[in-house]
Amino acid sequence: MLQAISLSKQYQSFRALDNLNLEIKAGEVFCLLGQNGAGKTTTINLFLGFTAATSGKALVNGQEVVPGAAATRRHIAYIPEVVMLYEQLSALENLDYFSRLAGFIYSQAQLSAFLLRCGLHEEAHRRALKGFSKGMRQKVGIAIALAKDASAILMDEPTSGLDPRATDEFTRLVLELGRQGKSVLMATHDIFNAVSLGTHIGIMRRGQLIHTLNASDINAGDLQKLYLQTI
Ligand SMILES: Nc1ncnc2c1ncn2[C@@H]1O[C@H](COP(=O)(O)OP(=O)(O)OP(=O)(O)O)[C@@H](O)[C@H]1O
Repeated sequence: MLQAISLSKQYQSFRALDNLNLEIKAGEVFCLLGQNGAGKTTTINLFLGFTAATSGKALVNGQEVVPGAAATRRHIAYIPEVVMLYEQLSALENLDYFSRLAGFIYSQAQLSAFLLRCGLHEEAHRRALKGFSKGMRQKVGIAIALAKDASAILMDEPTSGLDPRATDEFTRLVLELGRQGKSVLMATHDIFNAVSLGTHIGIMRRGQLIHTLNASDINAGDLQKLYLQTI
């Protein structure tokens, strides 16, 4: 579970995140919308412990995030906009390496099974990552998250630049993560995608979370209207 309690981040005189209160339970996919600079990445960075909160708390499974400390990091996986892994290593080698770092040793068959579950075809498993598309890299990134047994997955603009087919595959994969009981927090500009894969949607403006909605209560057209009125 992910929780933000009065979470704020100040850069000199600029308030990048202002008193964020948020809860993402197991099985929930929370899509955070907002213009450039609204505070989405700052929120993700605070949960990852990449930066320290000015006030308030970010909690992972009830434990406060402390920058640099490993306690909450092991429950979390991060899928950035472009998943950067070891380019010379194959998908299997990358997955094996990162699983070992997280304390898990899997057989080749188990590693392959994670990649297949994430939709990476078998012929790609032994290929070096340097030739992978953005969508293929995301599949490896999500396989790493599954292999690490992360209960929370944070994603920053994961669908930007994906073609419609890769976006569709990605959507199915995220829905599956939700069914498996993961808590997913995703920063996105894609309103249509937020409605199709989110269970909850938040709209941010200038560091504040202005609206929180159940995705089942709104369609893409109405969400777009609300978004444009809000920002
Ligand atoms: N290290 C920093 N020092 C000063 N200001 C920062 C720093 N990091 C972020 N900011 C500012 O905080 C604000 C929020 O940035 P953030 O990256 O969270 O926005 P975002 O919603 O993720 O935007 P985008 O959609 O462009 O990724 C921005 O105005 C940004 O310039």
